[in-house]
Amino acid sequence: MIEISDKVVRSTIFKRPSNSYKGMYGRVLLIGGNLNFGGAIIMSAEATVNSGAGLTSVATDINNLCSLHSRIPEVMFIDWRDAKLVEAIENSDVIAIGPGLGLDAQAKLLLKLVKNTVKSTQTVILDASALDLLAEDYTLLPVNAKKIVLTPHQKEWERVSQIKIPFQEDGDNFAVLKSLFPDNNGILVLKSNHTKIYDCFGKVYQNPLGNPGMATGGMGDTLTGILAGFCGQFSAKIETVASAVYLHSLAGDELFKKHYVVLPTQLSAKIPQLMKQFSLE
Ligand SMILES: NC(=O)C1=CN([C@@H]2O[C@H](COP(=O)(O)OP(=O)(O)OC[C@H]3O[C@@H](n4cnc5c(N)ncnc54)[C@H](OP(=O)(O)O)[C@@H]3O)[C@@H](O)[C@H]2O)[C@@H](O)CC1
Ligand SMILES: Nc1ncnc2c1ncn2[C@@H]1O[C@H](COP(=O)(O)OP(=O)(O)O)[C@@H](O)[C@H]1O
Ligand SMILES: [Mg+2]
Repeated sequence: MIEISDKVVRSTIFKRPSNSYKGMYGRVLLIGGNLNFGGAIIMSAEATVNSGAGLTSVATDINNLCSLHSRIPEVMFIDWRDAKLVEAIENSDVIAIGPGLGLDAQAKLLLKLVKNTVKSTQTVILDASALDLLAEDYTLLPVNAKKIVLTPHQKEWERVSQIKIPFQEDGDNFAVLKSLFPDNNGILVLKSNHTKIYDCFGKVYQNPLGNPGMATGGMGDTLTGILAGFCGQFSAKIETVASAVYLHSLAGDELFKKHYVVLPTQLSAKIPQLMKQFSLE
C-alpha cells in the first residue's frame, strides 16, 4: 500500500507550455442529471472545468439547460435524448457517466450507448447510478475503453462487488477487479474517509487526507468531475487518479480549517489555485 503524497501530484501536474491550446487539455463529456438530480451533474461539470479540462460538455435532461448555463457558461450542453450524443461520445477523450443519472430506462439506454460506442483510445469513468446499473447488469461495463475508472462509495461497491461492508481484505477487491476486467484496464476508487485506489496489477494507493466536513451530498460528484478533468489532461493512469483524489481532499482540508461544513462548489473553486501551486513546486 502506497500513501499518496505531494510528490505523486507534483509528478502528475505539469507547467503548461506557451504553445498550447484547449484541444490539448482534453475533451470531456459528462453524462447525468435527471429531473431530480440535475445538481449532481452540474457539480461534476463545475469540477471538471476548474480542474483544467480544455473542453467540457454535459449530456443531460433538457430541463437542466438553463441552470447549467447560468451556473457554468464554460460548459456545452447536449440534450441526452438527441441523436447527436453518439457523435459527442465518439469525439471525447474522457466520458464520465452516472452522477444524478437515475436508474430508469433512459439511464440504462445511455449507459448501453456509452458501452457500445467507446473505443480503445478513450477513458470512461463510472460513478453513482451508473455503478448501480452495472450491479444489475455486468454486460453494461464499457470494457473496450482504454481505461475504465469506477468510483463507488461503500454501498455502491457492496452492490457491484457483492462483498459486504466493511471491506477488510484488499485481496477481495483485487479479485473482483480482475474478474470485471480481464484486460486489466480497470481502476477502482473505493471512497471512504481514507479512500483507496486499486489497479488490476496489485497496486494500491491510500489517501491520507480528507475530513468529515466533506460528508455533504455532491462531494463524490465533484470528485468525478476532477477525475475527468485530470484524465483528459494527464495520462489516464493510477497516479493521475490518485492525484485527483488527493487534491480533492486537500482542497476540502483547506476549507475545513475555517468552515464547519465543506461545500462541493466551494471545493471546486479552490482547485485551480492548488493546481498552480503543484505545477510550480
Ligand atoms: N444534488 C444532487 O443532485 C445529488 C444527487 N445525487 C445522486 O443521487 C443518486 C443516488 O446516489 P446516493 O449516493 O445518494 O444513493 P445510494 O447509492 O442509494 O447510497 C445511499 C445508500 O447507501 C448507504 N451507504 C452506506 N455507506 C455509505 C457511504 N459510505 N456513503 C454513502 N451512502 C452509504 C446509505 O445508508 P444510510 O444513509 O441510509 O445510512 C444509503 O442507504 C445518484 O445518481 C447520485 O449521483 C447524490 O450525488 C447527492 C447529490
Ligand atoms: N468523513 C469523511 N472523511 C473524508 N472524506 C469524506 C468523508 N465523507 C465523505 N468524504 C468524501 O466525499 C466523497 C463522497 O462521495 P459520494 O458518497 O459519492 O458523494 P455524492 O454521491 O453525494 O456526491 C468521497 O470522495 C469521500 O471520500
Ligand atoms: Mg456519489
